[in-house]
Amino acid sequence: MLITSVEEEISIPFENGNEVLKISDGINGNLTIQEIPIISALTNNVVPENTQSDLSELISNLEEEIIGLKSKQKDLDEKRRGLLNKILDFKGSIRVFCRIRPLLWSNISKNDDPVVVDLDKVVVKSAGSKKGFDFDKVFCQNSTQEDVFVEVEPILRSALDGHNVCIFAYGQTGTGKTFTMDGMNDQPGIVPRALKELFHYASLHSTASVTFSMSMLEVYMGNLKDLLAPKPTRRAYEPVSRCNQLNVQVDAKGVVEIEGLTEVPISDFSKANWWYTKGRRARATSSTNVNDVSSRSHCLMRITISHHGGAPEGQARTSKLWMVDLGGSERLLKTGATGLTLDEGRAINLSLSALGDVIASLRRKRTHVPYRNRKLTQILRDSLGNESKVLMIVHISPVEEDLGETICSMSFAKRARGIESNQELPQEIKQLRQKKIAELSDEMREAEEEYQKARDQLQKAESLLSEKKQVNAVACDSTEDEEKITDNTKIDSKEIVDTPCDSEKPTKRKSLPHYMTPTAISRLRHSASERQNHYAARVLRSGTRSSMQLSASQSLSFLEPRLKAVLQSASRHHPDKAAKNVPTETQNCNNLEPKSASSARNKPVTPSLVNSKPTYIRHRRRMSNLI
Ligand SMILES: Nc1ncnc2c1ncn2[C@@H]1O[C@H](COP(=O)(O)OP(=O)(O)OP(=O)(O)O)[C@@H](O)[C@H]1O
Repeated sequence: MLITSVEEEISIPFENGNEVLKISDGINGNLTIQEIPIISALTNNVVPENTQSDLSELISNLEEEIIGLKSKQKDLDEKRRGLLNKILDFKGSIRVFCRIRPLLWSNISKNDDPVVVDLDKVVVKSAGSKKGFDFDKVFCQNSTQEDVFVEVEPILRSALDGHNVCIFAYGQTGTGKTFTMDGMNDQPGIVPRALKELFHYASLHSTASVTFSMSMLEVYMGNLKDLLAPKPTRRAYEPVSRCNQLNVQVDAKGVVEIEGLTEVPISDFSKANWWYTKGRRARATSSTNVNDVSSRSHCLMRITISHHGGAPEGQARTSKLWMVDLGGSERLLKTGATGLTLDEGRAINLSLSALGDVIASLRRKRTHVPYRNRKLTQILRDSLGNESKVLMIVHISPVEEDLGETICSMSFAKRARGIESNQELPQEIKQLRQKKIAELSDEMREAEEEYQKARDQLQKAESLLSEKKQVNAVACDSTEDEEKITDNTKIDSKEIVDTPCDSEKPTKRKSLPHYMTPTAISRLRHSASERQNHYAARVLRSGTRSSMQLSASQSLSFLEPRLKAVLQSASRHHPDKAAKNVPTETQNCNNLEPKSASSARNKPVTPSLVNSKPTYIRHRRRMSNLI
């Protein structure tokens, strides 16, 4: 072993003379990550007991911190839910919005004045008179899909919080119901945005695991069609069946189930979007097969949200989110249709009227709610009353020639809101309510921000914990290995000293010539390299650079005293050489007198044992002794 300077550098020549490890003293802190695995191979077979106990303490502290953060997250989430619920209660669990479609190129030349927006009021001018309709929110012609979604978002959260939710698009044909719900590729509507948001939101709020499944159906002339069902195999002579056998069932708890309806699990947004596109196509296909009926059917999409956390084992709490593109409401009035078209129009109007009756009854808190009147209201029964939230977006056209239908839609909205225009709340109460809502919204935002902070802290603590656990596991393995190696080393060094020189006990070595048997240092190197590989594999498995850095810093933290001690030990055994920095005289082991193992250990080490074999053993033993 060549010691140039205690403070500078140590060179450890290996058996083949090629692998010379230069370790800077560590005082200057100039060890690099690349050096660490080698250093670890030399040094990490023992972690100081105090370091290990520190590590264990740190791990238990982190575990405690994680428990605390999780419970903080839970509390904050509950607080946020409570606040959201209060806000929605203030706003009303049944809300009615109005969206005015912009003028289309086909009616650009027409008069666009009959509909005027005044805050949350739509004023309709007809035959020289004005009539105002109040809404919870009005979206004017230049409102974007984003503007609409911002107002829809809280109700989605409510669905994630466990409430049943219904979002309806209502209005005359061509007023933009499908545009609002589906949108276009560059202007996605509520459904694709909601799907994205659900997955995003569920990923952020990981306190309870949430899974989603999707169903889509169409209500046509009072019959149901499963839009996600596999294509039926049909013989050529069989007529195309528009509707499947779906039965609406209500259990004792009032939960509605549609027997036979396809329900697909959706694990991410792309899968959800795939099924959604498939459902829409099925609807579109049926419209071409059966003579353009899409606008005269109701298209319903149901997302079932299952909350697995918190509930007793095996019982997931479920909530339903319905997004409904209702059939156009004008055909009967406008076209004076006959035959099938008349029947379709009648069916739509009847079910829309039934929906209006149900919503109005709920709004007025009537004891009897007429759910059973139509298939549409039967299906939505458990998602319209009690703790459910309802959002109706009424679509109107800005064109004068559609004024008749516009007034019809407004009347429907007014009925759904359950408040007569002249009985609207006084302005002061409205303002007070707005103020309260704003306060609650601020409080909710704060709770949400705190939740996000706690979530970030939790993520950091969890990743740190996993790193520390890995380091601890490696350290524990290494300590066990070191114990084994220390035992082996004792035997090996005894063999090195005794075996070749002990002419009375050569029996075990007889089968192989001496130069073919593994030397102690090669065995040690093999074992060290195995540990190094094992360690490297662990680090790689952990997949984090920081864990490597952590190991590095750990190695560094106890490397310096070790090396110093080794050097001190070496200078104790080689006082002359250490002082003069002169290599010892080369001696051949065979030339040595047979010695006992203990005397061999005490003897000054010479480079004759392939320059450093005993030194290496001694070096390692000294380091472990130090620790
Ligand atoms: N807010 C809007 N901005 C831009 N274009 C719109 C908007 N609303 C509707 N449109 C356009 O108006 C046309 C009719 O809209 P849409 O098909 O959504 O109406 P609809 O009420 O769903 O009709 P139907 O009842 O027949 O299904 C479409 O070309 C659509 O792109």
